[in-house]
Amino acid sequence: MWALLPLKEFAAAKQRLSPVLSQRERAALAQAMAEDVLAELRDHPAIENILLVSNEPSGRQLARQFGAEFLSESGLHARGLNQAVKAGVQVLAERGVDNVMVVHGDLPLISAAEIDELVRAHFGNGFGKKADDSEGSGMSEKALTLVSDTAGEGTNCLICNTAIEMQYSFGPNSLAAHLDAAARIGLDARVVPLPGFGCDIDAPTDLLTLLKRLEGSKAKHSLSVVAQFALAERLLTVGSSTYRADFLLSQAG
Ligand SMILES: Nc1nc2c(ncn2[C@@H]2O[C@H](COP(=O)(O)OP(=O)(O)OP(=O)(O)O)[C@@H](O)[C@H]2O)c(=O)[nH]1
Ligand SMILES: O=C(O)[C@H](O)COP(=O)(O)O
Repeated sequence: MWALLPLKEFAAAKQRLSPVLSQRERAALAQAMAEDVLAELRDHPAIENILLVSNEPSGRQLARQFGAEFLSESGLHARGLNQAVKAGVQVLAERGVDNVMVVHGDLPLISAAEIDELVRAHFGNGFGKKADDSEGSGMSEKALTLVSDTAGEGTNCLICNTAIEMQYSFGPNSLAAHLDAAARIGLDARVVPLPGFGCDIDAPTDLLTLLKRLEGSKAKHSLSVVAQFALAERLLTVGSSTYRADFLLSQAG
């Protein structure tokens, strides 16, 4: 199985963190999180190779650093996340790659154990087996395996056969959209709950969760950016008042 990592240009990434991070900090964090994801994918035996699809100017060099392949999003005539994913998957299909794991770059807490679990869910236990595959040997032609964000709304990771005519709808409420798309074309869809994969860093509250969970994790690139910009010292103060405001609002409602 290949992994496909779509990446927005770092300079434009993580806009929703602008209330708490400067542009330089957002770019550095976006890059560091992507590096942590790339490192986990590179080290996992189930992942044959990684394809990075991006317009990020340093993308080719980043890919090289992690033994990954790079394709320029504009070179593929793609624009935006869904077109980039679609174009990347098509390239893999044309090369005869069977299965692809589309993984987002803002998931610094993914782990080898979670990748194991996800791959097992995709291939294992007869899930997605061919109709004539009574042995359940793990054929995955009709399987769609998804991991949502913790809110159960977005799609942080998706595994499918590259030959499937999947309509990618990454963006708000993409989990429901992907389940609908799967139902329309008769895929056997499964959502796997995984705390690391579920933790995408979008909003300031996600950053607080990350700060609490980073220590002891393997996300050394993210840890280094957190230290470089003293994010824990700065944000945990903002965080406590954010939590207080949320608590008061919930009490008032
Ligand atoms: N190739 C490509 N990847 C994208 C694009 N937009 C988002 N991504 C990637 O898709 C994944 C999920 O993106 P988001 O969580 O929306 O991240 P983001 O766009 O940096 O965040 P915001 O600016 O706050 O919306 C990350 O790996 C992003 O780098 C895009 O236009 N092209
Ligand atoms: O489908 C998704 O979840 C998006 O690609 C990413 O969602 P986000 O913008 O909530 O991270």
